[in-house]
Amino acid sequence: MNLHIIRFTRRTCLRFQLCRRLHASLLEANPIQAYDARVAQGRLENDPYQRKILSSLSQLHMSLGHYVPPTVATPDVELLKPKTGLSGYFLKLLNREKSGNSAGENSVKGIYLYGDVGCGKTMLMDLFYLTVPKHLPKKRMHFHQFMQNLHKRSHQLKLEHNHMDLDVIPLLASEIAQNSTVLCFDEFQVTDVADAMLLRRLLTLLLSPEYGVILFATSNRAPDDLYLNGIQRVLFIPCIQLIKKQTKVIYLNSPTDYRKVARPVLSVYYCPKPGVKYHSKTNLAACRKHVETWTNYFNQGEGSGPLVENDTLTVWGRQLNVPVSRRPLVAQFTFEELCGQNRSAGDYLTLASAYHGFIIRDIPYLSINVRDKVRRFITFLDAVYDAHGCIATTAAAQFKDLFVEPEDVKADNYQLFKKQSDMGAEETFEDDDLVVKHGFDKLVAKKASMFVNDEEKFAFARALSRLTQMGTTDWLEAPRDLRQ
Ligand SMILES: Nc1ncnc2c1ncn2[C@@H]1O[C@H](COP(=O)(O)OP(=O)(O)OP(=O)(O)O)[C@@H](O)[C@H]1O
Repeated sequence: MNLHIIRFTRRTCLRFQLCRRLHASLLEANPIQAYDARVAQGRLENDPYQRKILSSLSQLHMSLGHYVPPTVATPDVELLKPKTGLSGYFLKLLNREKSGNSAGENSVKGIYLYGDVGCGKTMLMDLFYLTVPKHLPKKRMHFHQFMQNLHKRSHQLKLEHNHMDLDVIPLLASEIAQNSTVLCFDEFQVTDVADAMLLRRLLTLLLSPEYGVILFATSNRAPDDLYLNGIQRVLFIPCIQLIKKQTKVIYLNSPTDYRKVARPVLSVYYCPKPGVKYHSKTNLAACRKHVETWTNYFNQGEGSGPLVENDTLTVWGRQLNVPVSRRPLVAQFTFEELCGQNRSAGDYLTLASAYHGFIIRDIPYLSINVRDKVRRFITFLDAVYDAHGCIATTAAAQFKDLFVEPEDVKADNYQLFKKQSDMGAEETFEDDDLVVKHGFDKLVAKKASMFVNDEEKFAFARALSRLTQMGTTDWLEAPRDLRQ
């Protein structure tokens, strides 16, 4: 194993230097040239579907070359205090919305890129982001993270101005526009009504000519499918129309899920061999060895040292306990410690930014009965994936077999009574959206059916696809800043 580690470290170093050089050269290029460079380096395959989209990216790059963003003033706080229910500032804005946005449109339209999982949307957005002309301030964020920051800042602003009813959205919009003319969101999605209403107002301001922000978003959904079946969706429709008006909507219809393309898989996910009981001495010893091996692997390089017990992180003023860790390299949790309690997306985002490697121990069989834990695990995985973090796990079974019917799980949650009885039942999932629209296996669609909500079903299927990618040598070896 030691040799293995040394080989990884050297290769990682070389690749890191190569990436730095590539990064520097891409700053001057347009997205087509940047793509060509990566193909020539052997880092990307030449994908004809992605190529078709590159010309739109390069057109936007060219328009941005001449773009002079407006000077954005900070709104007068007095105007944002509610006198008539809605702030005067926002009333003006609503009138503009009603009158069909007569105040004009932004001369440069952004891009809304949507398509199936793993087909390269994020990669294309990152290429574009690297090539944004230098005179324009830019920001690239995961959408979850953006919404978290928004809620946090909104709370701070109310405290700062000592007015809890202050209409903070114009202030938020001015801060965003002053700091970033080009705003890139990875995985744009809207799942709850509060976010939907906030976004509608915020984007109306940001994408107006007065604020001049250019939006680049990736999503798994077409704009018309955003927040589908959501509460008070009708109020969100103007936001969809606005996105369609202020961005070029592009569908990336590449049939390749690059995460599924065979690559050597490392054994980051451990589970017992068939017939071996999870709590047997042999298996527990093997689990300990696995945890030790991967802890040592992650705990290398700058910052490495002895592990600390019960370190704490602060999330929104609360303390989050990390049972075993070495900052910023590795953190260790049991599944129960990580997902068994009521944790928020903010907790998982904080963890993902504080540590690079995670060891999640003792993942039991999971069923509809512990849907909340599965939800939290998905949120955690999304956060780690987006931060380009790594995970190693010990579990009752391989991820593809871990999600089962509740009646098949024994009381200890680590053994099954029998093999799944309804082997053929996934046939009924032939017409499922996950299969027809997104190309997932019927078995994945069947397992995702533990969720009622479409967005959650999709997030589950995507998490399985991401776990596959996070178990590859490519993922483990890639420098962490590759996606930033
Ligand atoms: N042309 C390509 N050649 C090789 N690898 C690629 C290519 N396009 C994308 N990839 C790789 O495939 C993986 C998935 O791509 P990416 O994350 O961009 O997909 P995505 O469409 O954003 O997926 P999701 O919707 O799940 O977020 C990444 O590791 C990416 O670097």
